[in-house]
Amino acid sequence: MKKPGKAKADSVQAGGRSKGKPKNVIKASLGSEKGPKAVSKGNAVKAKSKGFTDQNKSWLKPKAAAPEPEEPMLDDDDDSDDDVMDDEFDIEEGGTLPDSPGEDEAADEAAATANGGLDDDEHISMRGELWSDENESFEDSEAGDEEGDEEGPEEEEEEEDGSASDDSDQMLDVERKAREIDRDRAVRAAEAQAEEKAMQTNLKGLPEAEQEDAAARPSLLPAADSRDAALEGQDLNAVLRRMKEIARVLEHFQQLREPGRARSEYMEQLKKDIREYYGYNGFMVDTMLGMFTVPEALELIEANEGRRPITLRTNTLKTRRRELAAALIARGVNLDPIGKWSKVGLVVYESNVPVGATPEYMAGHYMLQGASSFLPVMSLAPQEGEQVVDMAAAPGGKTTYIAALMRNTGMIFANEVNPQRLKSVQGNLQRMGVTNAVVSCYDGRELPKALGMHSVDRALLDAPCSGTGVISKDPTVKANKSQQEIWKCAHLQKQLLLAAIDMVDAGSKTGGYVVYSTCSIMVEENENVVNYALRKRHVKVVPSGLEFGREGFAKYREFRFHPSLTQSRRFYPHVHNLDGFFVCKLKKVANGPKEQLGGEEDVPSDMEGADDEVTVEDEEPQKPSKAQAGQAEGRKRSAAEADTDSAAAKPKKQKRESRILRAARRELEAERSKEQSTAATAPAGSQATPGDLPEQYAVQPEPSASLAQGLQASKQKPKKTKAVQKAAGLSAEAPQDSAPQHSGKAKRGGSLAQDAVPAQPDKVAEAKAEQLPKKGLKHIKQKGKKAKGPDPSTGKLLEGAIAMLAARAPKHVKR
Ligand SMILES: C[S@@+](CC[C@H](N)C(=O)[O-])C[C@H]1O[C@@H](n2cnc3c(N)ncnc32)[C@H](O)[C@@H]1O
Repeated sequence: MKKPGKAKADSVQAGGRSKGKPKNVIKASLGSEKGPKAVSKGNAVKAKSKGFTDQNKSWLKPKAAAPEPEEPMLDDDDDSDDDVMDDEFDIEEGGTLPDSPGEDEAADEAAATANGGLDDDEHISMRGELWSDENESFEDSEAGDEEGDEEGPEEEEEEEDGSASDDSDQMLDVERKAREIDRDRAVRAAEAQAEEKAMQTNLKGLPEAEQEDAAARPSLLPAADSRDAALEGQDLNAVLRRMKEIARVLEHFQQLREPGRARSEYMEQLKKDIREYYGYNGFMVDTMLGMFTVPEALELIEANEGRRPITLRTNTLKTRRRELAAALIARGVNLDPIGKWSKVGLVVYESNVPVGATPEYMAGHYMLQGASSFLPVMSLAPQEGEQVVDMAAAPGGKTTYIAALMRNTGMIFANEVNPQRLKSVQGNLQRMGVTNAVVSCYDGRELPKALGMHSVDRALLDAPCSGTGVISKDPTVKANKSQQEIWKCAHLQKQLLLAAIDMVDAGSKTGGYVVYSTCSIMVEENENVVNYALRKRHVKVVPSGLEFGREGFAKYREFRFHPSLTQSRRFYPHVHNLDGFFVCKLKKVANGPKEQLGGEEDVPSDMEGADDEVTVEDEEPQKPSKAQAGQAEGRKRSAAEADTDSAAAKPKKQKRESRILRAARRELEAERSKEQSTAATAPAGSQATPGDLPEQYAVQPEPSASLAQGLQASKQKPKKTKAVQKAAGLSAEAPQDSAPQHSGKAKRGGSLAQDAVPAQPDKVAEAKAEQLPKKGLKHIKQKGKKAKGPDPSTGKLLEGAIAMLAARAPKHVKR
């Protein structure tokens, strides 16, 4: 069954030539009122009649003398293009940007709405204000110092003028959108109320016979015995209408329900309709209806059908936003600043040229990147001279942003488990002129072994996830995600997050931060994962520094998370016109696992339960802890929920079974850890056998020491850069002014250097103290060979990398 009116061309295309008239109208803009479909076409529409450059010149007039623009590279033969494209956009060869069938009046209306009711002149002057952010020197605009970076890392000045004012001209696009949505909701609620009232009055006023007629109107719900056939042969427009009607009935159930019909019947029909009409599976439908009210869930579902705006990030290592915008406008790209919250973002409405293949793109002046991808890096707020690890880096969109904020100083460890995807990281680093990054190909869970515990100032974990926030890019997610898969993701995410935290030094003078982000909307993968880390490590949630976004959940269904999780931020397509995203910033307050230092109990259990044995088999939430159960008992489930959640009884059996299994496992593991602790009391040197320790936390040299040693070594032997590069698996051919090259020969698990660094006996006890509970890590395997004991590349990798970077830019290395 095909959905009517949904077959609009959505793909963003690049690499090809636009044919004839510009048909590349991007119909969405950040801050538009009605989401992706009713978007800021105003600019596009006007652009058609007046030409882009004319339209933009009033607000693009430079306010300060610009430096000489860099000579754009015109290397059209760059065959790395395919690889280096930030795959957040599905750029297709030989095509154009999304089509906009029919520049109709609705577009004008949408544009007016998107402009917040301003006419075009007003809108332009408002945009002028956006540009004025960049009036200061470009050097000053990035990577501001991060004193108290919890307050808002990148755009401190903007906060001042952007936040306080109610004046709509001053409002952030997203703020305006949020308010407009609220207003819209209020109006709709009032209308619904009025309608209901009218209906009731009418019914009351009707003669009895007519009242019966009204009651006999066609039911929204099929007869009980024909439910399965409810959609067969139906007009899908009718299905859409029914969904809306059912949503209305559910909102005003007492007044609008048909006599004798239960809420569960309506819910059941609605779920069925959503599945059929939009193509979601039952799990996804249940999740969305569990997270949002029915009308909001429908808004999200509808927003998932549209595309997010095409956005790009200026590479401030090579150019300024104003100059980039001018260059692109001259090529026929119609664009705007993304909003006050970013000084580097541009939103592209329309383009005569493939934006993924312009000379500016090839020259690395910008990254095609979803706006939501800016957020974790802004929250991370890396500082110049720091050591930063990007644990899951491909294709490098965030790594290159980190490098720009650090102005190519300090050092970034860009890690990616997938060697194929690593190529895109290399390509992007090179294209964007990043010279402070080292790439590696480890399973992130093994990374502490290679880099060392407490070895970096900040870590970004942009975790692999279910992708449930980016359904508009990958609609297969609607149908192919299961609860089991979500738990598998959560399991890996927990392990990766612990590893990220372990690499960060709580004593860092400038940092000590970890940012965890996903493009998933699932609580299991977000708050639940962070809550787990709060129980296991000495970290606390701190303000993200982002100016907008919804609060993370501290309560979700019957589950309770640490209250500080409200400081995490959620972004949604239907609210912010961004991909669904989660960002949480953590500050590490002490090194070492929590259970060894106490204090774990102050954090409520996460969804996987009170115990922390994250094993891949744990694919369902456990019963809440006693405290949670008590709270949950106190709250009566509404009749509606009880009514609609008829499936809830089924998992109970599984839960019970799972607890039995879990109990057995715990017993076994208690024995193991007893053995382990007996072993730990034996002389340190004799206990450094990898088999006794959790794999990735096996004995290793004291990490910060190895960093320091590496640095010292680097200072002593700066001339050995090429040799060290080679030893570190980095291409000796890499031009000194471009990103370090991965040789391509490097394999996961320590192939970046050959020489092993033996464990230092006097550090064994320390390493032991750092070890994770073995039970929580027993499933960690590297693809291919299972890691055993200390990584032979430990130390050498660092030493080599540091030597190389120090030789390139010794003045920037701070330690
Ligand atoms: C969300 S993407 C990262 C996007 C990237 N941060 C960017 O902005 O361009 C997640 C990445 O994690 C990688 N990944 C999956 N499992 C991993 C693991 N165990 N360790 C490290 N990386 C992993 C995936 O291959 C994928 O490239």
